[in-house]
Amino acid sequence: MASYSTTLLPLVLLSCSLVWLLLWIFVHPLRKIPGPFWARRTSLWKVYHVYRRDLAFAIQRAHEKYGPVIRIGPNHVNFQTRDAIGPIYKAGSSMPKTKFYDAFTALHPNLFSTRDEEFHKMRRRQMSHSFSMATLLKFEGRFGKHLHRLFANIEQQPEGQVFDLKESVARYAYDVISDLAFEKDLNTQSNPEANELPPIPDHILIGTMYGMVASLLPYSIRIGNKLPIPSLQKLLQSRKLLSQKASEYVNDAIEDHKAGEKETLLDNLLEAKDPSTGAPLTPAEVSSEAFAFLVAGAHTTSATLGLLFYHLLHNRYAAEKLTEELNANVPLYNEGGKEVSYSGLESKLPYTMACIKESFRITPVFTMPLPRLVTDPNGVDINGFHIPQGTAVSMISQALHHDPQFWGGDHDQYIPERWLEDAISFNEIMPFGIGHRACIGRNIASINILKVLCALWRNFEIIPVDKYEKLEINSLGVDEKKGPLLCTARKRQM
Ligand code: HEM
Repeated sequence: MASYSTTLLPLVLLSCSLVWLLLWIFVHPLRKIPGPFWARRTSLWKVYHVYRRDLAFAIQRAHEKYGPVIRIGPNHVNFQTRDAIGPIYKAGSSMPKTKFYDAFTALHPNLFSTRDEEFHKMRRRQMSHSFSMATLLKFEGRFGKHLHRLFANIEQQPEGQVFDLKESVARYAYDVISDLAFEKDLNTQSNPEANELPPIPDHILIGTMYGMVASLLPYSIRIGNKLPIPSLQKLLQSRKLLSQKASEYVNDAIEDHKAGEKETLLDNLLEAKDPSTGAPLTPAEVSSEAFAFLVAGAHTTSATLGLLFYHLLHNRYAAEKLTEELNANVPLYNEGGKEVSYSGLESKLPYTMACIKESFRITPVFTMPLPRLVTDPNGVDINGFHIPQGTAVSMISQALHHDPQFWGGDHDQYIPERWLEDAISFNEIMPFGIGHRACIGRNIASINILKVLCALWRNFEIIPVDKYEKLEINSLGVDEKKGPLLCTARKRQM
């Protein structure tokens, strides 16, 4: 009897696997969509590439090999061409976010991670006033305070002293975002030894990795917490500390708000009431949003600045034209006072804006696929393929921004001039996402990036230590330049 069952069991298992494989090959509704062998069979292909920190590039390479529509998971299709933007990202609530985003819910659902479209509508309404350009310009002094520290740190260095510009701008970005969100000065610029940067990239890496096998959530998180892998436990611990810190800051911000003492991005949320119950938001709900500001806002801004400076320091022609334009339009700090006001700056600086746009195009930082769920029972047709209900569909900025059909054979070169031609608008790319889930912090990022670029480039001649350094990128959902950006700086006199 025992020997009968031991021979039967493997046979049953083998037959089941065979049937599953045949169904997969001949019946699966996405079977005609090409893609890497392992990606079509398992989501672990994505996990593997997140772990290797090259997911965006793996997907870009897969598009080069298999075409503009590919499978990057058993039930996940990625598109590369602009035609797909409308049906995926402009279809409103009929294309909600997928379970991938559950991995970014730290304490409570927040604007970024929620899959509930009604909740999203309410929360976005509650927050949009704080993120409007008019409100942010009232906080311009806050940006200025941190910019002065950045400026002073570079100015005070002895001439010829090598420093890491990537780290300097990262410290600025973390300090300013935390100040805007909680009016909490992280002080990472003034006291770098004592104040390490918060471990936001770790949080993003873990979220992206767990999110890639979202069907296993929340079990994967529980299992992950128990796995005796020291590097994973270190990552998880730093993530926990980060969310505890966010809660502490929020509690302080709530007290200050009650006392009418501080103005932060959270103010509108602290005043908001639940439309059905009339109750204010709980501290956990506010913390969850504040945590999302830090995660979605600080590393993205710092990584974008690091990459922008890399491009400018390694493209002499663009650097010279930028210098010319800034010299003609922006006063030195010691001439026209310390502040360059943001209002009207963009329109005075077309070449500078083209440099920023080109950096966003060639090295977008928010490169995780932004998956949406097909909910229409009849499915949808995108790029000539029928995609059934229940499928995740996405685009990644890295592939869209390097589509050779649109950008041409020189898509891998940093050429700001392409933005000066009338035919191309910034809407051709999606560094901030598109549609109703697009970035709410875009104005903050725009102010930060232009102000930092103007302040540093106008006032210092920055010289890279390695003029020929080849750019390498850590692609972990939000990308950044690998390694430091070592430079020296000399103050400009005119
Ligand atoms: C260069 C800087 C930034 C980049 C490249 C960026 C990029 C993005 C992208 C691509 C999305 C869409 C995600 C999706 O569709 O799943 C997004 C959403 C979001 N971003 Fe940003 N972001 C930046 C800065 C910021 C800042 C400074 C904040 C806040 C302080 C912020 C807060 C958010 C939030 C809350 C969402 C979710 C919006 C929603 O679903 O309604 N971001 N961001």
